[in-house]
Amino acid sequence: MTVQTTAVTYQNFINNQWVNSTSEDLISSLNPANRNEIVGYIQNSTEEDVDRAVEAAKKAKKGWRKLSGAERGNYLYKIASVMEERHKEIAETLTKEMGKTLLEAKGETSRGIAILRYFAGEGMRDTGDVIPASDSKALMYTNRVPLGVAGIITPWNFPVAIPIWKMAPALIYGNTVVIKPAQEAAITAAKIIECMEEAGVPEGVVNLVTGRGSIVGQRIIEHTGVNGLTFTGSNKVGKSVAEGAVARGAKFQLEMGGKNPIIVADDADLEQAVEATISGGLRSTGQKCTATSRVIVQEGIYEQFRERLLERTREITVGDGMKDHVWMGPCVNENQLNTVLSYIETGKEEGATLSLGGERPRDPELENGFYVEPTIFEDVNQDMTIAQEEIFGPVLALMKVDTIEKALEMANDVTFGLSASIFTKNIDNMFEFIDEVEAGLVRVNFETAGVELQAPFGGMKDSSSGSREQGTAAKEFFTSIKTVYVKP
Ligand SMILES: NC(=O)C1=CN([C@@H]2O[C@H](COP(=O)(O)OP(=O)(O)OC[C@H]3O[C@@H](n4cnc5c(N)ncnc54)[C@H](O)[C@@H]3O)[C@@H](O)[C@H]2O)C=CC1
Ligand SMILES: O=C(O)CCC(=O)C(=O)O
Repeated sequence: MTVQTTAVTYQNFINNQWVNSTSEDLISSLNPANRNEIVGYIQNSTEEDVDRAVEAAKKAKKGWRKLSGAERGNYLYKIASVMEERHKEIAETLTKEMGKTLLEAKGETSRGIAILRYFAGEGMRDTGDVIPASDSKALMYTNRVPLGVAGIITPWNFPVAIPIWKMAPALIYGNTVVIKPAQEAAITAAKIIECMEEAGVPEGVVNLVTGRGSIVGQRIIEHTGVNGLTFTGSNKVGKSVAEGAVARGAKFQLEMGGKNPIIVADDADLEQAVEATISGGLRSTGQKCTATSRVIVQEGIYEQFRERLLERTREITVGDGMKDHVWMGPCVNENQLNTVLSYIETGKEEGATLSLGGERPRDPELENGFYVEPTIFEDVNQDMTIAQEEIFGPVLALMKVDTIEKALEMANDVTFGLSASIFTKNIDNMFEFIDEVEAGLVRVNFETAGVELQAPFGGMKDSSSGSREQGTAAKEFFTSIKTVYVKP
């Protein structure tokens, strides 16, 4: 039986108007904790809707760019304040739509607010340098100018943080925005846009178009009115964003997958290493690009580590993220659940030992949700699929090694390079790891997941396009440099 609890319909936001798609067709957004509950409906938008949004963003470009950084910053401060007032509602929508626990959703909503405030402050900071000219009478300087219209395509795993860490810098540096959120997280995105509307952001500056990636996302990639493309999601779609951008000469930035290792050395603090593995690997049901996925453990500590890891993982409560006692929610949708279950089957077929989990929970109360048990494999070797491919689920692969050199070699033996951790007290091991590991985010005695908004974030190898997001790095993507030469 389908329960239509709220069943509110969310529209596109184009030129400061909430409008239906020209398709007059809707997509329902399901609660992954209960497939029979419809959280709401979103627009199944068309290319024409995207074209209208891009037109509105183009029209608004000049007015927005002409405001001072401080004026744009004031809008971001106002959006942050409105979000603060609507914190509970936004966090609850996030949990209902995407499944992560309410505690995590509240933390993510607060993070979104902090990101807005950080970038609001950027409006008052320098936008260039004075460079000595060869002619002593001339003034030479650089000034950072906006790209124009930023096309933003976001995933479902951080429905508040990722749209905001792309939109806030886009806006503060003077760009206007067309955003297409993942359809699994589009209602949460619509609520953020409502906060922008309430804060009085001018007409056409922010435009939201929801719907399918293959239609809405693809049109944003191809549209010549979109000057810069920023994307977070799978490597497959990331590649097509890059190809589309290169084909028409648009600037682009990609953040994609990870296969993040944690190395546990013989001298590691056992409790800390176990807690970091669980938190980094299983929070948000393992659906983070920074999630710990490979656990490379030195043989001297292996038995103790595995025992404690299994013991602590058995304590995890799986269920509806809205409930207080629940530590791990469902996968985001049926597709993602099936992907995770099929990786578990492949792990078994390829000879890894399934030490814990691996199934859907048997609790009848959970039968309508997209749940999977936290899962631990042992005897995993480098050639196995579960040691190489991103699973994006609560699955840990334990690998035993004799030396730290071997551990490092294994850590680097994947196509990804997003985040990596080591747990050790040995300073030589720490610095060797920091020097040698192929990852954009390097952690010592800290979990692989979780990024700080004021620091650059991005990966090496197949994990990103080489560019960085957040912190001062965001300026690199969302602006172009003008070198100005003035002679009286
Ligand atoms: N790096 C990360 O944070 C994320 C990684 N993933 C990885 O991707 C896998 C699949 O998840 P999906 O939701 O299917 O990711 P996806 O890459 O298909 O979706 C990400 C965004 O791209 C859009 N999109 C999809 N097809 C498109 C196209 N042809 N043109 C333009 N935009 C398009 C989607 O609508 C969504 O807004 C996951 O299992 C995981 O491995 C997924 C989400 C986030
Ligand atoms: O670990 C985090 O906080 C951010 C992870 C992330 O960006 C992602 O999963 O897409």
